[in-house]
Amino acid sequence: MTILATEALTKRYPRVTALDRLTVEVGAGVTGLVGANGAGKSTLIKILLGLVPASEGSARVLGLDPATQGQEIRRSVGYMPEHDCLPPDQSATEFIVHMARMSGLPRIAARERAADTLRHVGLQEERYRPIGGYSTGMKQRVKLAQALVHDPKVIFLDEPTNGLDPQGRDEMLRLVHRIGTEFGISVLVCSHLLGELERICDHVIVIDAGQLLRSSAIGELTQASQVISVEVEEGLEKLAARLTETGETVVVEGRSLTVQVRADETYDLLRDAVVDLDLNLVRLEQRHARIEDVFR
Ligand SMILES: Nc1ncnc2c1ncn2[C@@H]1O[C@H](COP(=O)(O)OP(=O)(O)OP(=O)(O)O)[C@@H](O)[C@H]1O
Repeated sequence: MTILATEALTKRYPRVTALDRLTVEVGAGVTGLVGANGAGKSTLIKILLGLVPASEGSARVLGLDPATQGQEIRRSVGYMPEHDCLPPDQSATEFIVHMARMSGLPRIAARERAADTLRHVGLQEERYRPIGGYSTGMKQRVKLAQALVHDPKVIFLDEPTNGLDPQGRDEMLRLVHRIGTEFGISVLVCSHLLGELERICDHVIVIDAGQLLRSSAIGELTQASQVISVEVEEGLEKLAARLTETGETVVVEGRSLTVQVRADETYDLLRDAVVDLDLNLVRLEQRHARIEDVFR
């Protein structure tokens, strides 16, 4: 199922082209949108929500056109913006109830829905205190709650782990993953950290300077980044030469040899080479390189 698609989508600001003929398609599940600061992630999200007009090209979100149907899109899509946008003098409960009312829920239903949503994002007693006194992690949870309170089909999360310490980051990533799996809501999550998204996404889209670098299922990225590290008692150079002859990509690193996993047969070729050359194997280890390495 296609959640959203863009076709040659372009956004020009007076001094910079934020999106440059971007064509992508996003399916159901959790999709990561990765790019350095300024790559165009926030601009893409704002165009998809109908908040900012594109200069050229087209887009569809849940079959709707952001250029003319922004309001319908925002009814079905939750949005967690990157920057702080919360009223400091209101409690999380007051704010989320207000947002639920704004989405059209009657008073009692809005209260119930707000309480459920705040519980899901992990805000407990503190939800009755003014937001101004919250930690960054708590504020991020409130922003997430307001994106979820109107029961969207899809949510767009712009850098949800920004400003969080490692533990807060882990908790937020787990929460995003739960939203995508247990709640069945499709997620488009932005980050400038590719390694973060590896843990929670089914699919990753990488953009740079507004252009598409890559769009792949997570399995393809991690397969491409698998290596085997081998140590033998003697004859490392002989082993390297033999594997190179058979078409493998190998690098000698000190006392061990790193072999790129090209396909399943790489394992067989390695085993056969060790046996043929009569080498004593000391260590054979499969390493799973992080997906950042794929783009180095
Ligand atoms: N309203 C605007 N007016 C002019 N230039 C803008 C505007 N909004 C964004 N830009 C520029 O467009 C480019 C892309 O910005 P965008 O915010 O989409 O990037 P990003 O990938 O979300 O990065 P970040 O995570 O830092 O926000 C940047 O060069 C930015 O300076």
